[in-house]
Amino acid sequence: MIYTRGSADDYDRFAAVTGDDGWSWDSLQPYIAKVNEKWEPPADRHNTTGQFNPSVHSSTGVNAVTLSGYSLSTDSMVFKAVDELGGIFHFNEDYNSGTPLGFGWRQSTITTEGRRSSSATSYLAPKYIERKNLDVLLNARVSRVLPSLSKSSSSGYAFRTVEFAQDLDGPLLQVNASKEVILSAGVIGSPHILLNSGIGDSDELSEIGIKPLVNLPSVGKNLTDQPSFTSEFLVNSNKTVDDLFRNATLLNEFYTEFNRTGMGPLVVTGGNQLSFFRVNESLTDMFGDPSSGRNSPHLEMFPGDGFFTIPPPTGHFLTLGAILVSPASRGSLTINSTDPFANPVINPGYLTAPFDIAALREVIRIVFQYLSAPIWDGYVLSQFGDFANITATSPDDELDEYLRNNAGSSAHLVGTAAMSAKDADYGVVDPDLRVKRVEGLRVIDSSVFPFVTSAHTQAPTYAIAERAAALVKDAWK
Ligand SMILES: Cc1cc2nc3c(=O)[nH]c(=O)nc-3n(C[C@H](O)[C@H](O)[C@H](O)COP(=O)(O)OP(=O)(O)OC[C@H]3O[C@@H](n4cnc5c(N)ncnc54)[C@H](O)[C@@H]3O)c2cc1C
Repeated sequence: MIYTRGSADDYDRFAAVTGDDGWSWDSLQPYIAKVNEKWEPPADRHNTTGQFNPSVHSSTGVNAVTLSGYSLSTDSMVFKAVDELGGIFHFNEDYNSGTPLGFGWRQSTITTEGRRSSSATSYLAPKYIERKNLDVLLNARVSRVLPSLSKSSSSGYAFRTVEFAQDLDGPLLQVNASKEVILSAGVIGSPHILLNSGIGDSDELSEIGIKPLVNLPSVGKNLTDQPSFTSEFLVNSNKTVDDLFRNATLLNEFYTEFNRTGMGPLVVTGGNQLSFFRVNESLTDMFGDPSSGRNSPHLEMFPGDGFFTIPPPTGHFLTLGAILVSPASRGSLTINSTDPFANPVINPGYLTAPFDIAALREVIRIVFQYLSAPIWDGYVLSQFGDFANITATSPDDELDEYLRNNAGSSAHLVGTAAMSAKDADYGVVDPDLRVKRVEGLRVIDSSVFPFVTSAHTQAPTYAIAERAAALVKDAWK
């Protein structure tokens, strides 16, 4: 539910690599805000003046976005530390304004009623799902798109037939599109379907016994995720959210309150702030800069008022989570079976580029720097778990071992059917998100990002999808 758009540079880089200015930050504004976003008051209706910039938000879209609707015990300390430290720690009124660096109040896809707003509740809300021209097949699983001959595509194929099964043991069925097929099966599903269909690296497909129809070696490549880890600290307080997850009676009370009023601690996502940083320039000088520009972060740090996952039986915690939002490493998605329903092989490629481990070492040092603010004296008691033996001056090999053992996915994967310029000899879709070299087939989901945005990926996915919807309408008007 965390709602972050990324930086203006991120979208300007999309425009630069595709040669289509329509993907730039300025051009995407109507889709980022007006069409997608429905800004709502937070569940507790607190005064939000100074906690966001209303001029970069919209109340006319479909997806509810709001600030935290429940105060956490650490809220004032989080910003007091920022004031005390200065430098890279500075307040940012709205990290969704295109310049995310600094500390800001967290925005989330949550309604005033404290309920989650997702594509299931927004784009598939009753008023849309009841449209006469929309049929939704529940639990259907697509195996392939099937070819027909085409005189106008360079591969000689169009793909306007979708093959699917209602359940994995059921018969394969087909449905034909009169105009075009749009794959929106996500960063894993869309390239998987393309590869099953013979669209991918021809040599790799031949090797596993799939007849290659369209040689597009970039399918499944460029998989990008943002590695992350959390550090937990024991604190001198009993006001954190930890007891919620160990005391069933307390949880039931809050759950009853939530159901009755839409308020209470269950309307927040565990922390009320986010912060974004760039690495020291010595790192970008040494390894190159994987970020999209000087106003774009490499690193995110998110405070949480309690243990990040289910807490240990005793103790109260402060969590500082960290994400490498502009990684240099790339992974891949491949297949090793002719069975379209066999699982694909996902190699996330975490920490394979030297920049990434160096940048995560730096965020550990930022964590210690942040906790050196006087406000944390007497509140933060000690480090916890695997992080207990780490210090700000730990040698690189100790930090690396900690990171390699503890970093994991942010679930912000993108890039496996990346867009590129019309004439580029790499990439999977053109700037209109049409699959290259074929007719009748588009991909519209997070797999088309050429780079990961320096952000959590739902808001960028919505923005891309909204512009893509306009492109489709335009093509068939
Ligand atoms: C646990 C988790 C937490 C996250 N939290 C956040 C967050 O707080 N903030 C944020 O910004 N982002 C978050 N994300 C990331 C965000 O959810 C994704 O970036 C976003 O959903 C991508 O949208 P998409 O349309 O590309 O793919 P998806 O949302 O994955 O949609 C793809 C759909 O296609 C379906 N599908 C796949 N294959 C097939 C097939 N063969 N046949 C039929 N259907 C198929 C899938 O079931 C799925 O419904 C989170 C992700 C996860 C997993």
